[in-house]
Amino acid sequence: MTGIPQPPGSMLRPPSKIGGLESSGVISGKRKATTENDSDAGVLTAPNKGTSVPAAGRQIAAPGFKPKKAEMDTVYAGRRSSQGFKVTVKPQESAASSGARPGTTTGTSARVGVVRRAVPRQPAKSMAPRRIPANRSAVTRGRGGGVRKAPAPLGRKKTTPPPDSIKRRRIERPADAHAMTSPTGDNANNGNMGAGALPRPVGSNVDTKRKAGDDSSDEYSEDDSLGPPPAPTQRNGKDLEGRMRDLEAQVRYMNTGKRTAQKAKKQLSIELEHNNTKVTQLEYEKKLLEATVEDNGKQVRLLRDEVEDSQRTLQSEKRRHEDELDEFQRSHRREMEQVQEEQRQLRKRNIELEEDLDSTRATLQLKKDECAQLEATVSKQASEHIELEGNCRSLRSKAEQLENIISEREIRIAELDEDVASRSHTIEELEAKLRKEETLRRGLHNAIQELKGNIRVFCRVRPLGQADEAAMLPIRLPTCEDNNEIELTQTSENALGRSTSKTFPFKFDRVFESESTQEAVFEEVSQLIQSALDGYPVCIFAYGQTGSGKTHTMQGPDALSANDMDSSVLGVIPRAVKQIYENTSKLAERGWEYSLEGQFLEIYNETIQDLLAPATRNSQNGEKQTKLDIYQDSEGHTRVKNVTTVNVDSAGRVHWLLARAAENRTVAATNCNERSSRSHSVFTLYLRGKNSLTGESSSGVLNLIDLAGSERLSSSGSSGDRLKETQAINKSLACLGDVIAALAKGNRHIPYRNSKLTHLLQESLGAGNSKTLMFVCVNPSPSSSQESLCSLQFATKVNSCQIGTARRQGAT
Ligand SMILES: Nc1ncnc2c1ncn2[C@@H]1O[C@H](COP(=O)(O)OP(=O)(O)OP(=O)(O)O)[C@@H](O)[C@H]1O
Repeated sequence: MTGIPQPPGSMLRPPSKIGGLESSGVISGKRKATTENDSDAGVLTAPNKGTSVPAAGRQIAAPGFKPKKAEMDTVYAGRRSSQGFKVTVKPQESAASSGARPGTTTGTSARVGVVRRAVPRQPAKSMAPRRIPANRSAVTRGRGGGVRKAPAPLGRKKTTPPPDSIKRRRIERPADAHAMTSPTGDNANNGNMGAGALPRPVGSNVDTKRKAGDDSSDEYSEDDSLGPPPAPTQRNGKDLEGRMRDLEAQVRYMNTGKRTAQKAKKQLSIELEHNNTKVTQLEYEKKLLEATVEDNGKQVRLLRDEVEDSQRTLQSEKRRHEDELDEFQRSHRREMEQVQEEQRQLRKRNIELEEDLDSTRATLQLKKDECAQLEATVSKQASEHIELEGNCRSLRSKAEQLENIISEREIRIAELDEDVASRSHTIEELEAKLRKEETLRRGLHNAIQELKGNIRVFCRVRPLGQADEAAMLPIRLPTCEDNNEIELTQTSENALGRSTSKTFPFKFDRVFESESTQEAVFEEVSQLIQSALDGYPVCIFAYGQTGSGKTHTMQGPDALSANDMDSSVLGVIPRAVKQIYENTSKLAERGWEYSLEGQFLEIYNETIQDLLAPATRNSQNGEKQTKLDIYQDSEGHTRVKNVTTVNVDSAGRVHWLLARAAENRTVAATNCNERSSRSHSVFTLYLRGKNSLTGESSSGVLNLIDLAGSERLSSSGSSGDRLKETQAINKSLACLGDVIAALAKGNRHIPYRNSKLTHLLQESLGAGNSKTLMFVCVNPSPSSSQESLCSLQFATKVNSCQIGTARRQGAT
């Protein structure tokens, strides 16, 4: 069997290796035939008797050569790892016995195995055939890729001798013992032949001698071998015999050469025919290999596609697993947080439980102590119980005695109940009588007030200021029992330069000296407050020049705080409200219920201002002021439109009311200097009472008025707005005097509407049952003597009036 010619540039291994028989490997007697991996797997070694291979240089296994099964497996297991597929060379008979697919065997040579479809085992690193070292030890790879020792080279006994037709010939070999020359001159063993091996001419290297071990089938004998030509002998020309022998020897030599040449020609013909057959076989194998390569290429592409699909699948799986991993990590984190939170809660709960346990232990210990004490107490009480039983018996006897006493007392109680009932009846009769007497008291009180005069005048002298000179006081209060006289002395110079003095005596209902307290003043006033509570219209006003003490008398100090409501400096207004509250509480026991409504007005330049309205409402600049007009309501009472009325349901409410009024007056004062002394302030309290027991009702009005300063126009020296203010003040005060004078004269027409002040006080000034009290306030300072004189003269006029049914005693 010869090697398969390798096409130029082919990646296949040398044909000798593909064919499964390595020609070179079996030539050398020293070299052992090997099966190594895929490359040498198919190499079988012919029986080697230590001689050279025939001149063809091809290892041809004898027909019927049957290697051992292990050896065949080794051979068949050979694969072309370098090309990524396995090539198995299998003898025909073995392929048949192993169930090889039909058509996979060549059928032309028993020595040429079937080139099976290679199954790629691993990616080919290189398509170049791997050169196997010639002296590489014979190893083969198992199915699992493991390396195992190749079976020993086939022994001589197990090989079949080469065909008889093939004569082994001694070949003159070049220096490279492995170099082989094909009969056609091709290098049949490129892989093993040295670089210096040269093809030889056919027959040139044929050894004419028979080899010593050749069998007897060799056709020519040792004699046929072409020895060296007979050496020419020096003969003389006469030695014909000698020369003849030489010629015969040359002829024999030539004949021998001729036979040898013929023999070699015959041998070469046989080998040519054999080689042609081999070429055909190899072409077929080549086609098979190409088909296999194509199949393998398809397989490779399919596998590559599969690998790509697998990679894509793996990528998606990887992403999915990464997502799942992320989700798992997130859920794991959440679970960890929950677990940590639960751990915290559990720790907290554990601490609480431990604290509870400690407290429970402490409680238990306390209970144990209590138990011990209770046990001691029980034993003690058991002894006491015995003692008590004895006491009980004695007490029972006492109880019997007491029951007798109780029965006696019950009789007494029944008698007392009868007495209480009779006394209750008496109380009811007394209360009814008291109510009648209350009504009577009201009538009598009113009668007394009328007897005192419906218009009364009190004079109050304020203390001197620090700058005033006490020695030259023009005011004097003569000592008298009724404290109702006052004298004012005026000193003047006549034309001769002599100073003359004139004293003006005045007499009023009461004169209060400068040391008089607010309480003493109010004591005289309180009877009129009671009249208002009884349902009479009452008007109390303070008259006098600026700084004479009007505001001090009516309200008290300028700035009143809540703490001042119980102070001794409070004026008439807060004291009056306080008294009204106290009395309404007492009257409630007699069936009287009262409602109190208050309003606080200011009359400035004949314009009414609401001092209880929000501060902005009375603003002089900006907002339009709400017009406050005086009108008569359906019951004939004088009322003011759009005025703010406050339900004075507590004494504290009065403080709020006065504070609000002071605030509004302060706001107004910033817009007009000395505003407080240039306007009249009127505090009005409506008192409505109803007695559910007697069916009586009352409706009183209390007007408390702080009039503007009464300076004369000539003495004030006013001009401009101040002149206008003074004129308005004087007009209203003159109107007040006119109204009082008209009332005193009993005129049918009373000029109430000549000024806002008299119009507002119409109900309280001069009505049949009205009560009027005038405070004339006097400044004792010498510089104010003239104004004091005017004030006292005006007060005297008022005091001289007789209004209503009562006639003031002593009135002139
Ligand atoms: N009886 C009094 N006892 C103590 N101080 C008084 C008395 N009367 C007035 N005064 C003081 O005199 C000053 C002026 O008093 P008040 O403001 O009451 O005068 P008025 O007549 O109201 O003045 P105006 O007309 O300017 O309002 C105040 O500081 C007040 O405290």
